[in-house]
Amino acid sequence: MQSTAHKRITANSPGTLDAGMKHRQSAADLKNAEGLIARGLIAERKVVMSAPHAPTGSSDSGSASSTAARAVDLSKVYGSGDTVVEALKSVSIEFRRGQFTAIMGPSGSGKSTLMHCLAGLDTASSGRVLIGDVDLTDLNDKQMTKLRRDRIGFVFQSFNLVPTLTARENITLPNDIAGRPVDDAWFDTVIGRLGIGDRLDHRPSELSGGQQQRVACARALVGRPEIIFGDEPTGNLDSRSSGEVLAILRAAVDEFSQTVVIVTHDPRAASFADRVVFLADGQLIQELIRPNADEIFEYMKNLDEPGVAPGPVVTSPTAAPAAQPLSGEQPDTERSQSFSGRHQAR
Ligand SMILES: Nc1ncnc2c1ncn2[C@@H]1O[C@H](COP(=O)(O)OP(=O)(O)OP(=O)(O)O)[C@@H](O)[C@H]1O
Repeated sequence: MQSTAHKRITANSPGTLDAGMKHRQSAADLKNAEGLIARGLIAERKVVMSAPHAPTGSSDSGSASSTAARAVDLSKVYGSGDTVVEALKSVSIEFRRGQFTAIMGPSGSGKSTLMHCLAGLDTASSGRVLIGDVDLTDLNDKQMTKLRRDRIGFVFQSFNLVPTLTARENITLPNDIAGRPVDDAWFDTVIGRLGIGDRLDHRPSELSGGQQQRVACARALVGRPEIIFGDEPTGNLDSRSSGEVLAILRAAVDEFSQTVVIVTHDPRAASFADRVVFLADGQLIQELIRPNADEIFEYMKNLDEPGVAPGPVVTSPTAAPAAQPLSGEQPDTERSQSFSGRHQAR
């Protein structure tokens, strides 16, 4: 594998990007790049930042709690009057550290809204969202930007790569902006697993969609953020590339105790997860523990059956209502349960 020595990109030294870089970056480019990061590297949805709240001064080292992220009574309403949409209805859910969760459900059920609220890319209408012990509703924009930059990785379908930077520079950008050194060994591992070692000096326009997605995935992984959010991270990939991306997300959990949360429509992608949770009509209705792709597919078929009503709305991760089967079937409580807040560890 080729050498992957890095030079840091800093706002103070915009001309000191990787040796061999064809296009020197201006301070303005870097500011723009930082802006992209600050906006959560997201383009497909408008990010609505909250009005600044008074900061609590709360800090979270990220190691104290076994919960990487959680939503408590989270509701999200879009629009008003005749056009009001209740995208999330009092959703409560926890994501344990070192666990891989897939969020599934019909189109419009609120999957992306939930993920974007959890990742601090959208704001709650009511309820709370916490990353570790930090309540996002307590953060002002600057604090939110820092939290996203330092603790969260993003992999989205629309890549959000910086067009003027090479693949290598895109991958190391979050580290470079944060002033964190890149772990070369882990960089090589990620690049090798994703098969993009020979594309590192290319800019995004010179890469295929699949290669761009793998670069976006590498960017989320290389900085080893505590939690990685992926919105259809394999949506644009062929099955081989998709398998590689999922395998490395799995490795991030198994080998580096990172936490991964993805939204997907694909039962095969979801089968890489430890836990699959289902949303319908803005409510959590079911979770399956370590299901295989066939089991997920079967459950999704049930969801399409007429007369299958959503399960109970979770009111609190600690106050669990009784589990209710979705259909006439009695669920295997070891591996399948209506959403009741009783989240199982791996
Ligand atoms: N910015 C917005 N303004 C108004 N309504 C929105 C907005 N974003 C999402 N919605 C609505 O909120 C609901 C949930 O949308 P969301 O994108 O979270 O669903 P989803 O499950 O991710 O759907 P899909 O699988 O199709 O991506 C939908 O009815 C959607 O139309």
